[in-house]
Amino acid sequence: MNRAPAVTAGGSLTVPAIGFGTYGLNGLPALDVIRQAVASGYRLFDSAFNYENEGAVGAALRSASVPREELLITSKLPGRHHAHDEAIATIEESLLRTGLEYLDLYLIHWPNPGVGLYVEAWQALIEARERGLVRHIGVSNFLPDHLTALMEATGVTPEVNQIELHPYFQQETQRAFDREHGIITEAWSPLGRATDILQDPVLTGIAHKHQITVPQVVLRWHTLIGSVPLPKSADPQRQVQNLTVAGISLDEDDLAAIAALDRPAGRIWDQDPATYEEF
Ligand SMILES: NC(=O)C1=CN([C@@H]2O[C@H](COP(=O)(O)OP(=O)(O)OC[C@H]3O[C@@H](n4cnc5c(N)ncnc54)[C@H](OP(=O)(O)O)[C@@H]3O)[C@@H](O)[C@H]2O)C=CC1
Ligand SMILES: O=C(O)C(=O)[C@@H](O)[C@H](O)C(=O)CO
Repeated sequence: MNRAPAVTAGGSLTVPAIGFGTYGLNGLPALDVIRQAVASGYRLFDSAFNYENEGAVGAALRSASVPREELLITSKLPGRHHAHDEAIATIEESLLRTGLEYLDLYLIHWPNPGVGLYVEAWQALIEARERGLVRHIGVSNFLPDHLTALMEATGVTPEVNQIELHPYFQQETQRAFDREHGIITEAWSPLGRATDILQDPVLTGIAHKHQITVPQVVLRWHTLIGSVPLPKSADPQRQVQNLTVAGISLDEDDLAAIAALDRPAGRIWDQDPATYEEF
């Protein structure tokens, strides 16, 4: 059963309203967790070359109980392989690791502006899409300047920008830029990776008022602001809980209270893409 039937459109890509994060799910134990996620109703999966779990994600999804065409499988290019030929080899390697015939979505993981090769990496992703290795291409952690540079250099707009986004870091300006350019905004660490956000008294109060959980408040908020959250949970009950938010009615007071939680310095690990480098 697909518990997140709503979609967000951008360009030619349509994705479920909520996807599944796989960071930290590795090796054989990951297989059951990811198969369980499919059974829970997830269809959009997020992995990365650097998570070292493309093998587990691919194996789990190849043996999943739903047809391949219902699944959207994502991976990402690491910063150490932005140079064109290395990027192509890395995308090919991602695909081989998954054992799939194609990936649905491939992203540049971080812009790494100090390295300065993200336009070259983008040209490699465009080629990979033309060759059918990947069906859709996008970026992660890109700021407006980085996106503008890609679009001006190639004329090709990323279909997705996956960014840090949660009630303590709401990214209104970046979301508006993405929206204006038809780019889908996906949210990483949508639950703040279970840090103090889940104990926040404002969110706890809203959860109590609606007789739901704080993660449900937060995930419903994501879908209402047009963000596609990618919560990770290894727990089957939490997987279902996180996906069962479509019928929740947050009112104007709730939304105003959540909007007021935004903090200029709200990034969990202070990873500002203008300066942060991840290889
Ligand atoms: N592009 C990028 O740079 C980045 C991308 N990502 C992607 O985003 C995904 C999600 O982000 P992530 O950092 O994993 O953090 P999340 O915000 O998804 O939080 C995951 C944590 O929340 C817990 N959790 C999940 N659901 C519940 C619930 N209902 N109640 C209580 N606790 C819950 C999980 O524990 P448990 O498993 O025990 O339920 C886990 O500890 C990643 O897995 C990855 O795919 C993440 C970081 C950066
Ligand atoms: O998980 C990812 O995709 C990352 O890019 C990590 O760097 C992430 O930001 C993290 O794990 C921070 O501790």
